[in-house]
Amino acid sequence: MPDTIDYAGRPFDRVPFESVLRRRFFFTESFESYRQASGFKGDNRGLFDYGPPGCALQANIVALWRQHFVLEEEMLELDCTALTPEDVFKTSGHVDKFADWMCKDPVKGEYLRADHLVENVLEGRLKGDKTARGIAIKQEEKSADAKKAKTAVKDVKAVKLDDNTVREYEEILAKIDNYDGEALGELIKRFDIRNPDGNNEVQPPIPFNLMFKSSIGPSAAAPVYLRPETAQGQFLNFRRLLEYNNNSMPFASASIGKSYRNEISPRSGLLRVREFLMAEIEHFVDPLSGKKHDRFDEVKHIELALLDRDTQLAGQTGTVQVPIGSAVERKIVDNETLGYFLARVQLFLVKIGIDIKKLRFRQHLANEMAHYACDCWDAELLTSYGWIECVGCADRSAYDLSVHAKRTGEKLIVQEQLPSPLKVERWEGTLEKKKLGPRFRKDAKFVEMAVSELDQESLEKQAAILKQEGRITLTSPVPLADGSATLDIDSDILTIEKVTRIESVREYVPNVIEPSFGIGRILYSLLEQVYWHRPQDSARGVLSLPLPVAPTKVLIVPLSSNTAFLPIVKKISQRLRAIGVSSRADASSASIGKRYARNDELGTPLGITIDFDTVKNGSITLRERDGTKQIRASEDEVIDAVKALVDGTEALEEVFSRLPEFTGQETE
Ligand SMILES: Nc1ncnc2c1ncn2[C@@H]1O[C@H](COP(=O)(O)OP(=O)(O)OP(=O)(O)O)[C@@H](O)[C@H]1O
Repeated sequence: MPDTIDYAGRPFDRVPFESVLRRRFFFTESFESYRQASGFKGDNRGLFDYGPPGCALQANIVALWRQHFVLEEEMLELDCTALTPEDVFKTSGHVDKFADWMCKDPVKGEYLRADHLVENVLEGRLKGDKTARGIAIKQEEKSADAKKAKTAVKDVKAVKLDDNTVREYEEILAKIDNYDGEALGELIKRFDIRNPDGNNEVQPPIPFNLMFKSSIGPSAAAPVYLRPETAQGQFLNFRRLLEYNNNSMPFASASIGKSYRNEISPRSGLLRVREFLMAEIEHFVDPLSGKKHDRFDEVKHIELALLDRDTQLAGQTGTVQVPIGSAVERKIVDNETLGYFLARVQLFLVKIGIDIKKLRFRQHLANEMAHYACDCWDAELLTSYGWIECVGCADRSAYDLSVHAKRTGEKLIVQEQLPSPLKVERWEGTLEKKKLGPRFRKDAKFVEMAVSELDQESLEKQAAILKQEGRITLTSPVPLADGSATLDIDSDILTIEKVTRIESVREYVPNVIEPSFGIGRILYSLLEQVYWHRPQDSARGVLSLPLPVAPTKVLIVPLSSNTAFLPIVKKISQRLRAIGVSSRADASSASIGKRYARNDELGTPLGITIDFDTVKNGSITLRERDGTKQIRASEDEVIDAVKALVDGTEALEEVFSRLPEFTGQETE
């Protein structure tokens, strides 16, 4: 795991950072009091409530996301339900395949995610090796948590490994996401990996489906799942979206909403939770267009730090800095549309305050990819927990639209007018409707569906069987009333022939490129990356959140509780409200220094002070959070400057060099 440094370039310390987040109520564990109450049998791990600054920060990130993607790219926004019938997720493959591998510790009854278990134990052994070789343990391991840090260091047995083992462990860790259950089981056996908590042997990995199951209605007969991603609602509305877009391609839909995953062992605070906010884009594109993007030229010069598949398979983790144009040209990134979104994701993350040096794009290994994806790159952010996937950019090909169309019979396709008519030869199956109904009754519609699902290759094959045997057997798309799944169809009902048609319309299933953002992971990683403390006092934390995302933009501080200041505080708040700038007045009895320190921890970028000179001549001071520099000017000038800063029309340095610096004391 790489060392992390804070915003000021010093080693990052998670203890005071977490204490700031708790103290200032950015977020807290849900149902905490119940967890501590005697007799509570629930499990509240991986569930979090956001407090006022956390909510405001999240709302600002989401607002910028909508502006950067939905508005800038004219995406079609949707808000679909989280409750989803089981049938939808059976079709999409989630019921069978949306699973992680887990191992049970039979002695403690504890369940562990198999890849995380292997990762933790091997990383622990490498740390032990470093200790034995006298190499300093990294800062984040020393300071993870006051109590845990001691155990962590104590638990690391100073055992020297031979050089080959070190190399082997490092290679396994570089491609840990590529192992399936069987391979993880072999690693666990081969390296005698046990539950670090109690040192018990664990059982072989088994798959665990991550979806929460429930049922709709009092009869409980209709099973549903809470969605683990917002994507399916977007696919199922494709036909309406295309119509809304005047049948014009390509286009993208977008959705912001909660998703739910029953993580095996939630950990690392907001980074792995069971309920989280997602923002997802589904960009629909013609597969024959080479997945070109007409705005690719605007981004092709942007350099990204890329860690490709081959590098990881070679056991390495170093990135290369490549302009996205050249990465697509060299086929490191498969196509322009995927490349376009990687660059736009980087621009967004930097806009909200992510340090570009702590951002990389990592390509998925073959086994790591979700069942629906054919290529995938993750935007990963460096935190004290290591590199964390915050945005997944997957090429889902035509998978989802095809499977839903097959299951429902709804045509999830694009019809494109051809410039001139084309003569095409095609196999076609025709059913004798008059005989179909009486013979198949309720199952007739399944016969129609089964025949319509046959592609050209299957039609040709079935035509030969029909000719030879006078009957074909197809599998019904859904189980039949008698529990069977086979449909015997005779040649008096079905004919399959090769026909020649003149076509003036081309039909195709679009491919989908999907950037998928976990807002909570981005929010947490951002907070870590902008945290630092004043050099003179490690207890005085600062969150250097950029103005556009800061929960509150301006702090208004009257020098004391003198009633002369009250109307001025009211007037300034009103003026800021009128220009759409969020502010908070702090008229508490704490010293000015304390009140500023409190707001540094909340990430408030600007502070206005009102003192007796304000009463006399109407001047006020404006303080900037990071450098604590102050200027003094008239109320109008300061309000105008705040507006320019919030609108982004003037930079901080410009404002603070243009207006007179204030180095004195506020007048009491
Ligand atoms: N349990 C979770 N808690 C918080 N955010 C999550 C969680 N699972 C996924 N996300 C977010 O949703 C985004 C898209 O989900 P995706 O399915 O690509 O994640 P994933 O590959 O399953 O993540 P991981 O491998 O870390 O479990 C991720 O990039 C991440 O930001």
